[in-house]
Order: sequence, then structure tokens, then C-alpha cells
Amino acid sequence: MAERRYSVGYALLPKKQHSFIQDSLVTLACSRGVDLIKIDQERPLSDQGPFDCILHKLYGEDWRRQLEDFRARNPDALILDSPNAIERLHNRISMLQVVSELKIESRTESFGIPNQIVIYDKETLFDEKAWTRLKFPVIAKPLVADGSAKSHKMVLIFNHDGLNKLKPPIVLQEFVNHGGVIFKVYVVGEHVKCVKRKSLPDVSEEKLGSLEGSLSFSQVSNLATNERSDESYYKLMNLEDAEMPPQSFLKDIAAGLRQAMKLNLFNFDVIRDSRVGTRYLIIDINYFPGYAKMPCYESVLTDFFCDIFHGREKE
Ligand SMILES: Nc1ncnc2c1ncn2[C@@H]1O[C@H](COP(=O)(O)OP(=O)(O)OP(=O)(O)O)[C@@H](O)[C@H]1O
Ligand SMILES: O=P(O)(O)O[C@H]1[C@H](OP(=O)(O)O)[C@@H](OP(=O)(O)O)[C@@H](O)[C@@H](O)[C@@H]1OP(=O)(O)O
Ligand SMILES: [Mg+2]
Ligand SMILES: [Mg+2]
Repeated sequence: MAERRYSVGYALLPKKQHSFIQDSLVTLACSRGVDLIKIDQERPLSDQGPFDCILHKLYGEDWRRQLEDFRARNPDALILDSPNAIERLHNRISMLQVVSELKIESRTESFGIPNQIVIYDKETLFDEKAWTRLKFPVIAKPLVADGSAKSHKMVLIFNHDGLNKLKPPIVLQEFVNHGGVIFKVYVVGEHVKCVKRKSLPDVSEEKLGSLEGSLSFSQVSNLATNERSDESYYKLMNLEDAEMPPQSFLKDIAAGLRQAMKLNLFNFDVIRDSRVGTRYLIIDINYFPGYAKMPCYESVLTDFFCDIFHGREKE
């Protein structure tokens, strides 16, 4: 008897579709019984399908309503991931709150988030009392992380002079020296893959006093290179010497975040505190990141689809 095939309808913006829906992924998934089918965003979702799963990275009330309608009509189908769960990541305070509440068993490593405060208005920005807990340098990040270019615009603030050009609502997060390397941990269901990326260089205490008020930047960790083979990338960015955090530690954090956030598709950014080599800080969590930059993304995603469909057969 022919093996049951599964259909995954995807709804992505053009840039995302171009980067994520590569022939290599479609072909491999198809060979494993999973058909990736583009949802026509010009027509109602209810007129399309049938789908065993909807994979999406779209926002807005109309799309949310269509997904709710789809879920009501197809209670056994999967939605990856639910808009309610994704919403937590659109605010840089609620995004990291889940990390602060995470408990994992770890023998030597510890983790947390950097000291941070949220500033809703200019008055608070210049109110010294609001500052008692933070020390310079700090990174000013837009409070809203909604995928817009604006939500990635950051400013590294070295002293009070740098506060003038900030526009609340923002999060002010202590800049923690971490040796210029960031660890991006990609999560696809139970699959966890850590890669190294270029980050901001350390800021020495001595230099702090003489630095200009601030430095603006955006998505420093997203430097694309032609060949994605990690060895050459790590050499090019001289990242090869940076030691990876223990995989079991990252898997425990990934599993804890997945359970707490009820998300399957995300990555989280980890830096190692240069002052304490076994202390790791989570500074950012992203829904449905750039998986195509992850080594072997085709097999990881295809294995995940098989897990969710065949795993359900065993239920
Ligand atoms: N608290 C911090 N201490 C040190 N460096 C930081 C800190 N927060 C951010 N950075 C640096 O700034 C970069 C961007 O920060 P963050 O990841 O929060 O922004 P983003 O726009 O959400 O990035 P992404 O493209 O990963 O979504 C990080 O990759 C890291 O290099
Ligand atoms: O496509 P890219 O490779 O830039 O992926 C980036 C992704 O952009 P896209 O979803 O619009 O594609 C970003 O999404 P928004 O926060 O802007 O929603 C965010 O998830 C980054 O963390 C991803 O970079 P990565 O963490 O994987 O390095
Ligand atoms: Mg980040
Ligand atoms: Mg981010």
C-alpha cells in the first residue's frame, strides 16, 4: 500500500520564501513523503489545501483570523507556530522573561539575561533614578521586535551623552563583553544546532571614558558570506578559536524554551560572559530565523516534518 503523503502549506514573505524554500529542501522533503505547497496569499486559506500542517511567518489580524478558521475546520492539522505564541517574541521584555523563569540542571554552566530596563518616555530616559541598576556601556534596542528594519536598529551607548538621540520605547540592556563571538542556537522541534557568528568587539573599561557618546549598528551577526561552509566562514571571521558552549547545556535550554514558549521554530542568541567563562547570557530570541544559513538545514527540517507527522501516527 502506498505510503501516506503529508502536505505542508507555507505562507512566507517573498524574501523569506526565497531564502527558505530552496529546491534542495523541497526535493528532500518530497523524497521523504512531505510535499511543501505554497499558499496563495491572494486567496482565502479556506479555499486551498487540504494541508496537514501550515508553516508561516506572516502577521496581521486577517492572517490570524484565517489561521483560527483553519484550526477550527482542521483540528488535527498543525500550525507552526501559533500567532499567540509568536507574539511573546515581538516585545524585547516579554521575549527574555521566559529565560529568567527557566530552570535547568547544570553542573558547571550558569545562564541568564543581561541587566536591562525598559524606557517608555524621554523623561525616564534622563531620570538618574531609572539608571541605578545599569552601568555603561549599554545597548539601546527598540522595545518592539516585529521584524521591521526599524526593530533591528540598535545603538551602543558609552556614556550619558549618547542618550540624547534615543527614541523611546526602548530597552536598555547592559553590554557584556563576550570576546566578539555570538553563538546562534537554531531550534527546529527537538533538533538543536549551534553556530558561531561575528559579534561586536569588547569595550575596555579604560577606553570607555574616551569614547564618543554612541555607536549605531544593525544585525552585526548576520554577515552573509558566499560559501556557507562553516570552516571557511569561521576562518574568514577568525571565529575558529572560540569554544562552543556544551551541546547538552544548549539542548536543555532549547528544550526548556520550547516548552515554556510553545514554539517549535526559533533561534536564540547566546554570549559567553568574558568575566566568567562558564556564564552564558541569552540576549535575543527570534521566531523562524534564517534556517538556510544553518548547516544541513534541508535534512534538519525534513527530519522535523517526519517527526511531527510520524510521531503523530504513533499517538
Ligand atoms: N547585551 C549585549 N551585550 C553584548 N553584545 C550584545 C548585547 N545585545 C546585543 N549585542 C550584540 O548586538 C547584536 C544584535 O543584538 P540582537 O541580537 O538583540 O539584535 P537583533 O536585531 O534582534 O538581531 P537578530 O538579527 O539576531 O534578530 C548581537 O548579535 C550582539 O552582537
Ligand atoms: O533571513 P535572515 O537570514 O536575515 O534571517 C533573519 C530573520 O530575517 P527574516 O525572517 O526576515 O528572513 C530575522 O527575522 P526578523 O526578526 O527580522 O523577523 C531574525 O530572525 C534574524 O535572527 C534572522 O537571522 P539569523 O538569526 O538566522 O542570522
Ligand atoms: Mg540577535
Ligand atoms: Mg532578533
